[in-house]
Amino acid sequence: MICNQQEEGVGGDSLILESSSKGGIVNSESCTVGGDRRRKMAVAGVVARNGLVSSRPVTFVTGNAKKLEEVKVILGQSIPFQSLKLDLPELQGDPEDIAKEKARLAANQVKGPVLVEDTCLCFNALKGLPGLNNMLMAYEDKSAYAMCIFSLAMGPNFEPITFVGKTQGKIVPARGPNDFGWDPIFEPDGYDQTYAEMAKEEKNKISHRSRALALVKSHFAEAGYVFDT
Ligand SMILES: O=P(O)(O)OP(=O)(O)OP(=O)(O)OC[C@H]1O[C@@H](n2cnc3c(O)ncnc32)[C@H](O)[C@@H]1O
Ligand SMILES: [Mg+2]
Repeated sequence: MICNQQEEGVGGDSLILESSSKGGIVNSESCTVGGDRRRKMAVAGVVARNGLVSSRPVTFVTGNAKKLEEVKVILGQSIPFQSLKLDLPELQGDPEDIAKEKARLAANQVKGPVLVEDTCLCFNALKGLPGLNNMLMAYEDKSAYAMCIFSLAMGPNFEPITFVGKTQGKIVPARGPNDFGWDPIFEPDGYDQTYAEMAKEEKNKISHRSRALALVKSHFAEAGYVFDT
């Protein structure tokens, strides 16, 4: 994706659940359940006997096999999900809006709960813009951050919510295997290896993707969704 704006509040390797209260999950049927917590849980419209909600497993929609590989390892058994390869349009604009729009498009096609993600490598010298590595050569400041935004929509008529993970680092001349996007040119702060040079488990411990997924996992743990599997 193309992110076209300077991020605010980028500092540090912070984890930001940006829009759980902005977007939110709304479902009028949930009123029958009662209570704020349960109202949040009633996302898929089927209220189970125990007051929780059952729904179809979440479909993680992506056209990128490498992303899927990482997501599978990071999520493990924590969230019941299946994957679907769909080529969603490459949208441009505000990163969070892009992720939400991807989720809406995916939910319309899947007709059920979906998770999508959008990732970018943003260069601080270019005020958060993504850019070509050689364009950056003109700048002293090679710092950058990898940002991953997951967006969850519980169905076609649900407002997507987003989860943002960032990892700070710098852009370096390419090192390591060239099998996943810009991994060879991104060296995370505190490491002397690029993402590409690191063992997969190591990248997954500190990556933008695993940070965003930690928030997704917490959301699922708190919401207490019950899935028909
Ligand atoms: O179907 P989707 O999920 O959109 O898959 P995509 O490959 O189009 O993914 P993005 O638009 O989010 O990613 C933009 C580019 O960034 C690359 N990319 C994404 N995550 C990466 C990571 O962890 N390391 C290196 N490159 C990554 C990816 O290969 C793309 O070329
Ligand atoms: Mg894409």
